[in-house]
Amino acid sequence: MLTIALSKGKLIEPTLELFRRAGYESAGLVGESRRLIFPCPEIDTTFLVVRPSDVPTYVEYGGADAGIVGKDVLMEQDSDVYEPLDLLFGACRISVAALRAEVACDRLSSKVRVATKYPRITERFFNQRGVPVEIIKLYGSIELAPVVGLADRIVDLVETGSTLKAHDLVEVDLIAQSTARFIANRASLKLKYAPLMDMIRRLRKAVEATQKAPSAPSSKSGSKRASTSAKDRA
Ligand SMILES: Nc1ncnc2c1ncn2[C@@H]1O[C@H](COP(=O)(O)OP(=O)(O)OP(=O)(O)O)[C@@H](O)[C@H]1O
Ligand SMILES: O=P(O)(O)OC[C@H]1O[C@H](OP(=O)(O)OP(=O)(O)O)[C@H](O)[C@@H]1O
Repeated sequence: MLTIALSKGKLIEPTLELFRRAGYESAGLVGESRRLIFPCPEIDTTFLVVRPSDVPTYVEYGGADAGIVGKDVLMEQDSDVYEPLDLLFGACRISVAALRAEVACDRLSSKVRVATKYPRITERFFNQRGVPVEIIKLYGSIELAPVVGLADRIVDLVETGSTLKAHDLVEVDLIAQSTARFIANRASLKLKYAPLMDMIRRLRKAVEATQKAPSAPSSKSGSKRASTSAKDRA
């Protein structure tokens, strides 16, 4: 029996869709109630539904054999997990952004105040550039911080760019692209090698089939590939 930790929120629908396409029909039952644990004996799998930022912890400490989580969360947490498969959905980028007016007049003080949900990624990024940084940890609505004078910059996820635009913010640096990943517990990979490798192989085939399909459905955080426009801008 495999235990798989799924990220609730934006990633849950494309995740369940991928499992269904990979032949795990009973994954369709997940999320239909307030339950957090969904035993599916017919596919020898139990699904857990947890907060995205908790998925690496469940997998690293063996509460789950494997999980689905965004690369952004993995980069932030540096968990000791195996990452065998890029699922290609949930595409977004981690960017530095600032108020358009601030960028235009380039009034940065020596220490940059950055508001973010990703303090480690932010610290690494600015340290690598030798820029002194003061990090203000927030848990959401990050785009508000520069508008009310709480920060000079933000580090946040950008998908369509519409939240930045709505607050007169512009991307000034691209830190990384992110997509959903299949991660596995290192011990489980040895102890449950055959069923885990079978799941990885079936999911990989489903991902490849989606990429080949000419009219693959795409949703806001679904199967859409990362936009390259930010890369070009960065
Ligand atoms: N536009 C987007 N905004 C936020 N996340 C996105 C977006 N597009 C794709 N994602 C991916 O979806 C994941 C989950 O995002 P979601 O907003 O559902 O959870 P969250 O509220 O950030 O999680 P937590 O409760 O752990 O803080 C992100 O970690 C990222 O990998
Ligand atoms: O480029 P866009 O398509 O506008 O998407 C990016 C926005 O989506 C996410 O916020 P979310 O909806 O998860 O809310 P949050 O601020 O509470 O994290 C992210 O933090 C950005 O604010």
